[in-house]
Amino acid sequence: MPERRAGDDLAAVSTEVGGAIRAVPDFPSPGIVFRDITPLLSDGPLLRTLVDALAATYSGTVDVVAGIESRGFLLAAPLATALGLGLVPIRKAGKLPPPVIAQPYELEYGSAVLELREGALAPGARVLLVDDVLATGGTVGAAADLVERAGGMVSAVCVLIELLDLGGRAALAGRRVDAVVAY
Ligand SMILES: O=P(O)(O)OC[C@H]1O[C@H](OP(=O)(O)OP(=O)(O)O)[C@H](O)[C@@H]1O
Ligand SMILES: Nc1ncnc2[nH]cnc12
Repeated sequence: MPERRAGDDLAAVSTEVGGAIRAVPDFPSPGIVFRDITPLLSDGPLLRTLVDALAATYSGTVDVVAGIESRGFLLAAPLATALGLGLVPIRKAGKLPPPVIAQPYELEYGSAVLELREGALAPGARVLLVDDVLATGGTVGAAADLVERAGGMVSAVCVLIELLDLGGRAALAGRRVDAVVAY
């Protein structure tokens, strides 16, 4: 029997999942092709297939799932439930009550801040970081820094969509990054 490799489960669902993501040209501004995951979220059986494939990929290898606001929550919560693990929200500035740890990061234009509740992670916890899209990598990079400052270890970064032209994977050099579909 051929050896099973990490990522096999994700590769098996990639085409079907990719088929349920809508490309919307010139949204939210001219020149951007927005990848709309709402058709995927509306398809109950496919959403279950995706969450099961993600759970099979990470089962037994992580202690907690951290989801990035806001679209990251939509995947992180069902995945944490399927794994029987807790969910830690990483939120945009000012949404979580104190005390929080804050991490500023650069956007294409301007900057932003992500926050995590102080004490949310057990020391050395193996964290699966989940978001919907990896574009420049600024968001996931800041979230990973936040997890490590809070005493956790980022075991893997899991995104539904990787936008290859924007080089996010290079910005996360040295980290395990799994993407279900890439454009
Ligand atoms: O790799 P990057 O260049 O950082 O971009 C990716 C981020 O951009 C989007 O978030 P957005 O802040 O638009 O918010 P939303 O999830 O709240 O819609 C997306 O959900 C990722 O978090
Ligand atoms: N092209 C895109 N589509 C959807 N979400 C995004 N986040 C960053 N770039 C995006």
